[in-house]
Amino acid sequence: MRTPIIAGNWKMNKNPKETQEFLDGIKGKLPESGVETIIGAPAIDLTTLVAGAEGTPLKTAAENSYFEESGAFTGETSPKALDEMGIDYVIIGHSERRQYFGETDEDINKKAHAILKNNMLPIICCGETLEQREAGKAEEWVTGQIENAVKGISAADLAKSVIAYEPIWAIGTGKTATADQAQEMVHVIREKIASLYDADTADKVRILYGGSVKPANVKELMAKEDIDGGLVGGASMDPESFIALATFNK
Ligand SMILES: O=C(CO)COP(=O)(O)O
Repeated sequence: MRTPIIAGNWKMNKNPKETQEFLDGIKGKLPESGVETIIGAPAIDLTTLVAGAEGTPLKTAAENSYFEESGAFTGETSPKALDEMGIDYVIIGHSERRQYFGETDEDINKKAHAILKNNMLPIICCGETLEQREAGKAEEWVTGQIENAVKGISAADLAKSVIAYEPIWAIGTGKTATADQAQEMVHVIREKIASLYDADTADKVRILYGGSVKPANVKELMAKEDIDGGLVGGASMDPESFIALATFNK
């Protein structure tokens, strides 16, 4: 049984004070079991986030980390330091990082290894553009991204990791992939994992859908067999909305 995940990705939004306000707003309202809740926040908010999540069911995620643990890499964030401060997950390969910061499949693979080595779990993002989808190339593209991202990762590590399918055309556009479209690609990703690893690993890895997930559509998406949760941008920033997402099964 795969435990569902509702993960927020705040992107470059909220400062430490606003992070604390959010934490105050969700206090005591997240499910204790049955659904895993995660907030991914900007690096500058992580100290506040970790302190507020302590003793609650909320898990924490960084939105990026470098693949080296220390050294002359001005402006980067060390995965070792993230682990030491108590971070649980790191989002990697988000389409915004690929598009605006030139993150390559090779970087993402190196980051995945560094994150696992430092006792955290990667949330590996993948997704196609509208152009690729319309050209019938979406599956080939997305499975290629996944194959590159997981190179050299053991089955045991991958089984604990998280994959997020986020079609670029559905991010922040209000245009959700239909639940059927999302299920179809998430299923293709699971089959790819089965072919790269084995059926057991494919059965264990949790695969999320992201792209305009909100309280109004979360139930329908979560009802799909292969979809294990949501990676949520806009609708994760308001406490009420995040609680509504986290309690989709109530
Ligand atoms: O990019 C996303 C999450 O990582 C999705 O963002 P929205 O939920 O705002 O569409």
